[in-house]
Amino acid sequence: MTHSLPDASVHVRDLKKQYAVHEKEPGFMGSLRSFVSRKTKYVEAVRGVSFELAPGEVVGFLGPNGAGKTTTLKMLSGLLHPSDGMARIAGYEPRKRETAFLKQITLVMGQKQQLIWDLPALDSFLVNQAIYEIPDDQYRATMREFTEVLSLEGILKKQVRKLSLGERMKCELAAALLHRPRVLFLDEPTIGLDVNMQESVRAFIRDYNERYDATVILTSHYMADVTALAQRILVIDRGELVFDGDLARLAEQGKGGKTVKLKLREAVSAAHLAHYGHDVKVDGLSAELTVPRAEVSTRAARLLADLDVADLTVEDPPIEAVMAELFGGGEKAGEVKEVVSG
Ligand SMILES: Nc1ncnc2c1ncn2[C@@H]1O[C@H](COP(=O)(O)OP(=O)(O)OP(=O)(O)O)[C@@H](O)[C@H]1O
Repeated sequence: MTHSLPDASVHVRDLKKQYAVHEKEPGFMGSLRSFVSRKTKYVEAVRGVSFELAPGEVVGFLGPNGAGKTTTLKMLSGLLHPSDGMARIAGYEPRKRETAFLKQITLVMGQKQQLIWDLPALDSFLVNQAIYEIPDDQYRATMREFTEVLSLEGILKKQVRKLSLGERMKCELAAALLHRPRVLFLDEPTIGLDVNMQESVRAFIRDYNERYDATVILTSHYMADVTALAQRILVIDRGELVFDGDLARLAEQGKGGKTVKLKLREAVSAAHLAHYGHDVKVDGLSAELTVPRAEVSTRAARLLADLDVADLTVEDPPIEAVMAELFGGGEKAGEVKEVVSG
C-alpha cells in the first residue's frame, strides 16, 4: 500500500519531568498545619531522556516499576507538559496538542478505558469518527479491516460493560486506531489478557504497523510482546535511559551467562554436568546448564569431547531473566528531593 503521509518520526531530547507533590500530615491538625507551612516534595520522574525513532520503527520501552515509562509516554502524547527538554512527534510539538497532531497519534493505556461503558462499542466508534473527522468511506474501510483482523464480528453491538476483558481491549484498540494514527504510544496494551488474546493483540499491532508504516512505542511487562514486536529496546531506570539497542545486545548486558542445551545419547547425572557449568537441569536425555559468557566455546568444546552429545545449542538467557538481573525485580521510585516552602 502506498501513502503520501507525513513523516512519523519521533525526536526526543533531554526530556525531563518533575512532579510536585504537596504533603499533608494526617488528621485535622495536619490539615491546619499545611495551611501555614506547606511541605512540597519533588519527584524526578524523568531525568533527561533522549532518543530518535525512524518512521515505522517499533521499540519496546522497558524498565522497572516507577521508572518513568508512563510519564514519558504522557509527555510524548501531550497529556503532560515536560519540565524541560524537547519532543517532536511527526513534526509537531506534543505540548501544544494541535488538532493536526492529535490526528497523527494515539495513546492506549491498558489500564484505562475510553469506551463508553453503557453503550455498544460501535457508538464510541461513531463518536471518534466525529471527533477525528474521519470521512465515511475511510471509516467503513477501517472498520472492515479491524473487524476482520481483530475478529470483532458479534461484539461491536454489545454493551461494553458486558464484554470480556479481552473483547473490550480489542474494541479499545480499534477505537484508538480508527483515525489511523501514524505514531502509537501503547502502555501495557495486553495487561491482564490471556495468552491467546495477547497473541491476537500482538498480531493486530504487527499488522497495523506494516499496513500504515506506523511508529510504535510499546511498554509491557510481558516480554513476549516485546520480543514478538520490537526490533529495538529502550530501557529506562529511575528516570534515565540506561540502554538503547537491539534485544540481543540487551541480553549481553546480563552477567548470568548463556544457556547450553544438550541432547545426549547416554544419560549423564546432574552432578557430573556441574563440572561444566551451573544451574544444571537434567530431564532424561535432555539437559541444560549455564556457562559464563566468555567461556562458552571452550566449555562447549569440552562437553562435545567428553560426552556422547547428539545436539548442542547455545542460547541467550530469556529477556525476563536479564531484566530481573539488571533491576533485581524490586520497585524503584523516582528520586525524591524534599523542600519546604512556606
Ligand atoms: N501524578 C504524579 N504525581 C507525583 N508523582 C508521580 C505522578 N505520576 C507518577 N509519579 C511518580 O513518578 C515516577 C515515575 O512513574 P511512572 O508512572 O512514569 O513509572 P512507570 O515506569 O510507568 O511505572 P509502572 O511500570 O509501575 O507503570 C514514580 O516514582 C511515580 O511514583
